[in-house]
Amino acid sequence: MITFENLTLKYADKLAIDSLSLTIEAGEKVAIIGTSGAGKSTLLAHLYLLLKDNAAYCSQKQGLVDGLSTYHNVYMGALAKHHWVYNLANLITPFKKPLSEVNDLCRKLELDFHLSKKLSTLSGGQRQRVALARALYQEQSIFIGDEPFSALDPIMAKRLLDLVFARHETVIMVLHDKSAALTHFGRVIGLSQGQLKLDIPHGEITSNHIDELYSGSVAEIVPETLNHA
Ligand SMILES: Nc1ncnc2c1ncn2[C@@H]1O[C@H](COP(=O)(O)OP(=O)(O)OP(=O)(O)O)[C@@H](O)[C@H]1O
Repeated sequence: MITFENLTLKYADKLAIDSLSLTIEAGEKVAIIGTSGAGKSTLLAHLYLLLKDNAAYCSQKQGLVDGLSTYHNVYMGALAKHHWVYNLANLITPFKKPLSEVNDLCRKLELDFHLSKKLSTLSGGQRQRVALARALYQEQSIFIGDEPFSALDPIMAKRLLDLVFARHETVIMVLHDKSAALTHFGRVIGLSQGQLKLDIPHGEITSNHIDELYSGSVAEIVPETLNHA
């Protein structure tokens, strides 16, 4: 689905991704982990740039519009599917079909308030679920998420992770939840200082691998290392 070799990404002089080679196949469920500043968001944004025609992206920045209602923020996920005249009319008076679709989706995400509620009045966890609803409403085959559940309690986060998995063929997600990375994802990628330090399939990764990555003591464990072990 996507492959690159020796990818290097910089912000001015600041190296964020350092000679990274990676292949991700359609259908994979990939968790990306690593300490703060390791380059996870930079990598994810780059992946989205390459996959955007088929991907929904839930970034840390969210890009929600405070002055608009919950309904309109979620509906934004479908803007590209409709003619601008339809979108404009729906902005003024929401149509029945999208209103009912957005309502169903919001209920699934446990957003149990009226859809006319303005974004500016929502809590951090509610905002995060609105951003997630907007991404799900795109109905793409690939979901790219940058800590999309960081403001949610662990039980709700697991429930929503299941929902994301059920609705997307391929999932690439940055997360800090070690247990979710270990139990839910078929592959875990670990970054440190912009470099790929872990690339381990489900069944081979242990909690120790993740602890070592976060403590900075990990030896590089990528497929060639596994093959030669
Ligand atoms: N807009 C920017 N301008 C300059 N440097 C940046 C910018 N964004 C990120 N960086 C730097 O690039 C490196 C990688 O940042 P990135 O946000 O990708 O890390 P991260 O692993 O996602 O971190 P976090 O877990 O804190 O979100 C960091 O050293 C960061 O300081």
